[in-house]
Amino acid sequence: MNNKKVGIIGVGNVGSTLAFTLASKNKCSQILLKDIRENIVQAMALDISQSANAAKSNTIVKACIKDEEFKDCDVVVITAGIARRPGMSRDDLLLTNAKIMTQVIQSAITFNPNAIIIVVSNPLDAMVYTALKAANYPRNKIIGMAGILDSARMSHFILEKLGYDAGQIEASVMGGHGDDMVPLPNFSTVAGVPLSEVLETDDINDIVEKTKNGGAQIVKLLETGSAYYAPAYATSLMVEAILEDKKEVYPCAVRLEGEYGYEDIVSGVPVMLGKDGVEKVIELHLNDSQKEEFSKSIASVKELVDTLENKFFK
Ligand SMILES: NC(=O)C1=CN([C@@H]2O[C@H](COP(=O)(O)OP(=O)(O)OC[C@H]3O[C@@H](n4cnc5c(N)ncnc54)[C@H](O)[C@@H]3O)[C@@H](O)[C@H]2O)C=CC1
Ligand SMILES: O=C([O-])CC(=O)C(=O)O
Repeated sequence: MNNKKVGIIGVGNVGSTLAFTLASKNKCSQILLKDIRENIVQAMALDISQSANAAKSNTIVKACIKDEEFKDCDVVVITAGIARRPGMSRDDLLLTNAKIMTQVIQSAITFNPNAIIIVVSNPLDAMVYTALKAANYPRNKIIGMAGILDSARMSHFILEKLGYDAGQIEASVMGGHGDDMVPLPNFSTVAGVPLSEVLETDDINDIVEKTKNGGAQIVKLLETGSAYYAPAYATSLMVEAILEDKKEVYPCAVRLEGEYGYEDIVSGVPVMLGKDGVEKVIELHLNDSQKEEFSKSIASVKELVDTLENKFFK
């Protein structure tokens, strides 16, 4: 067992499922939980700790009530914030969650100065921007989770169409985690075979649309909130890649610093994750229509960032 500590701020659906996933997998020595709901956070710590014992995992799960108890983590995940309900877009959460993000990031960095921070709260790209600005951190230390989730959704819809090859499908999605995300069929494969070799164009177009709508589909069915199993599992992969210095490549939300021709805007692109967080940003060769879609996605995030700059940071 390693001696690593993971902190989770916001122990609602995604945060608690993430803690459960990491504790079950025995991936760290301690998980610290923090939430404004003090009884809930204590209940979650007990329940998840007891599940870890059932799983014969050595991970200890603790609730933190005071800010200073939540300290010395190697990775801090922020899932604090409100989730959307039917009829809302992720963007409707902007100002409420920006306020929560700036509050929680300050104490997170004060007591966890060496932590790599993973942001999950929505609207994702704008929340990564908010966290980077509030913390005044380099981009490698604050990363957003969405691309792994969106790619997993795309894999799911490919499997639904194909009916075979579970586990051999590699789907690829980039761009912002919003209605303008950019699924990339030509970077997606089934056991190494390009998608276009095994599916008709109409089917591929349908998969692309379903992927973009994947979050909203679950929100509509759930009625009370949004997805959490796949988001939590996707986040656990990022946590593990950082804790274990795996140098794995995943699509994550990062601040672009010239890559793809963009500066000072956050979007989802393939990156290499290791102990220092984002250790490399990978630039794909996009075709003209993908470039155009990516630029549309960037423009949507820019609109949110402009709103933040005018209404929130001023
Ligand atoms: N990036 C992505 O792909 C995904 C993002 N999300 C986003 O993650 C966020 C969390 O989603 P859920 O867990 O489903 O929501 P939830 O409502 O179940 O949990 C949110 C938790 O944050 C806590 N919280 C609120 N303000 C806080 C503060 N100042 N300090 C500490 N805790 C605070 C609440 O008490 C609650 O327990 C939402 O914004 C949601 O939209 C959800 C799924 C996927
Ligand atoms: O749909 C939402 O609001 C939550 C989320 O980001 C997702 O599940 O993709």
